Amino acid sequence: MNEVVLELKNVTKRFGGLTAVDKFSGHVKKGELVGLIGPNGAGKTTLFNLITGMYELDEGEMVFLGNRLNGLKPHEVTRLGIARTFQNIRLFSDMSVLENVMVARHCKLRSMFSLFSFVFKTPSALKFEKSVREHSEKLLAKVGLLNFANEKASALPYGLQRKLEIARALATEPKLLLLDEPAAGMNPQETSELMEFIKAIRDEFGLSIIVIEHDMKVIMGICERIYVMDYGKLIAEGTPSQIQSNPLVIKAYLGEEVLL
Ligand SMILES: Nc1ncnc2c1ncn2[C@@H]1O[C@H](COP(=O)(O)OP(=O)(O)OP(=O)(O)O)[C@@H](O)[C@H]1O
Repeated sequence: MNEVVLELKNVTKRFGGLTAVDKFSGHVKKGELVGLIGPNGAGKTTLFNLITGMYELDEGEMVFLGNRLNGLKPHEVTRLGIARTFQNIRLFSDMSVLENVMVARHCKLRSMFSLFSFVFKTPSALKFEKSVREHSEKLLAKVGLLNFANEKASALPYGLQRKLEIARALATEPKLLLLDEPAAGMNPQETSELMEFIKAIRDEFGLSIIVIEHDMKVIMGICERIYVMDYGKLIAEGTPSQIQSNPLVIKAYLGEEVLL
């Protein structure tokens, strides 16, 4: 549990005059479930966008398993073993549940096969397609979605769509999974199932996870350690009980309808 998987040093991102992430330093260890919280606009999603190569950082350094992430493109970050989900569900809604996972699996493996072999359905391409399908079905079975494999993604209940998004991220075989508000829009039953699900995939897939979430029940219930941001800055770091009693955190949330 002691190996550091992700190390962030003085990570900074500016948008014009606004410093969205201001010298953020922190780390995630192997197998750790870390929370990232803070009021609206604190810079949480921007930090995910920096780690995953969607934004270029202005200052600082990001190292993932010995690899410098600075300047990498999103697909290069994915190949290194970082996957994410988004605040708003981004599934291919007209595709089936299985196809959604297969597409992600292809993204992970596509460099192995030329376009030619796919267009002309060579034996190796067909074999490859079969292995992608089998791997995706196994993954759906592990996350309890195999019964829905042939349903359209958009036909799934909301909670299962969120689960599918996570399954799709898992298809890229990440070592670090970034979840951006996975409980948003869920009812209490779906939320408690999600909490069990996140812990189960961490164990099953040997993942490290960072979760951004406004639902404090989720954060306090599943995270071992929590980082708190406010106006781009890291204002606190600690265990759930340390965070709940931290005066800086309580002050940052004043006026917001959040029960720490
Ligand atoms: N592409 C962008 N261009 C300009 N400003 C941006 C951009 N992305 C984010 N910001 C600004 O950076 C700040 C941090 O935004 P960010 O989305 O990271 O906050 P957040 O903590 O994820 O908020 P929320 O909890 O509401 O999702 C905000 O003031 C936001 O308006």
